[in-house]
Amino acid sequence: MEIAIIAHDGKKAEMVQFLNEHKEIFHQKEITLVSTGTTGKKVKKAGFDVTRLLSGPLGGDAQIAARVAEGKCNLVLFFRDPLEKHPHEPDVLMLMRICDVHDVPLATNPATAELLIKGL
Ligand SMILES: O=C(CO)COP(=O)(O)O
Repeated sequence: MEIAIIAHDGKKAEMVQFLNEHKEIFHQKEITLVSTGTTGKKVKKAGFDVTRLLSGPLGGDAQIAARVAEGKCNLVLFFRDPLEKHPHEPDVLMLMRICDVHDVPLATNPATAELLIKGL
């Protein structure tokens, strides 16, 4: 099962904390992590095995959306920062739309992510 990990800058620390709090799940062999570039750098540094794609503003969200559309990515954890503006907002909206089109679970905050991973 492939899980996408994405966090806006203001939420990256929370994402790393979330992964650390659920290490036993994210280190499982059957789970592969894929991530946008900068988030992935932090996730890797925290000791997780992750495939890094492009940074979000350079097309990373779009790459993850493509993986969702192709049936490669099964779950998206995307900690968005609702208090910041993002130049690539269209890509963010597109990723969320593609998750809805393909009925792929998407968590946009830690509380929802917690519920989703408990359901794995
Ligand atoms: O911008 C992002 C999501 O929209 C995240 O991208 P980075 O992980 O490269 O910062």
